[in-house]
Amino acid sequence: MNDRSSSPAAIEVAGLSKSYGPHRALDDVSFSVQHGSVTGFLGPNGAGKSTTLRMLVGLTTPTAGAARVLGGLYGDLPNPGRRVGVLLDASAQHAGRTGREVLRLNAMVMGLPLDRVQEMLHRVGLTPAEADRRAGTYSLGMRQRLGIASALLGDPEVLILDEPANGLDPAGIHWMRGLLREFADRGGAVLLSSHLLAEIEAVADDLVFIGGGRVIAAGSKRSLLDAAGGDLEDLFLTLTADHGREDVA
Ligand SMILES: Nc1ncnc2c1ncn2[C@@H]1O[C@H](COP(=O)(O)OP(=O)(O)OP(=O)(O)O)[C@@H](O)[C@H]1O
Repeated sequence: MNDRSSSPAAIEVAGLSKSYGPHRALDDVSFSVQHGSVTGFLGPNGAGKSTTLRMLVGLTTPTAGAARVLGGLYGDLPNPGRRVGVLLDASAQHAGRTGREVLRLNAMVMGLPLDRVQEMLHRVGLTPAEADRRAGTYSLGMRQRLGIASALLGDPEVLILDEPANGLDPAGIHWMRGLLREFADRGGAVLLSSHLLAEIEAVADDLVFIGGGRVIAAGSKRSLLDAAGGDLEDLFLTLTADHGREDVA
């Protein structure tokens, strides 16, 4: 296991708040993600996970606080894709381009050799025939695989992933678990939002729970689970009982 306590955090979220008119979507959220670890980011629908991740990559402006990656703002990184791999919305790829074209364009923007594209297609399990189909015809799982290929393309040190396993088949989920574990074991930092508790339990080192826009628990998975009798679903339901959506019984 890496010594994760002595080095500066890969991701530092400090006092992050966001208001949409009178609605406070995030309220003073702080947590960090260390190199060499996978942090599971958990919370009910509308808790503020995607808003936090979007702020980390400069797509949403905080009302207060800061979200830093590798010591600074994502937007200030000279070639961000070479440092930070991002998958926020697998359906955001240009629907009219083939998967291969999407990756080739990204590789050109990042100044990467084009043979990296084939390497990534192979890594995420998109066949040559699939790679030459338009992304608009992809299944959700194929779009996620393309998004993961895109995130990994620049050989980054940090991965920020919003629901990456959504739509993957069981073999795909198993594959992604191995990929994330290997990435972290090589020193990378992963911030992973997911509703798939079994997946988070299998792969995460640390957990951050968010509810109603606030951090309601954070720490090592082991310590949080030990304190809660060992069951992540019980822990999730207990922690978020007061933070569910009002229209859900
Ligand atoms: N552009 C926006 N304008 C107004 N409200 C917004 C906007 N974006 C997000 N919100 C609100 O902020 C809150 C947090 O939303 P967010 O998408 O971050 O939740 P989430 O935890 O990612 O939820 P889910 O698990 O459903 O994906 C919600 O109440 C949402 O309606």
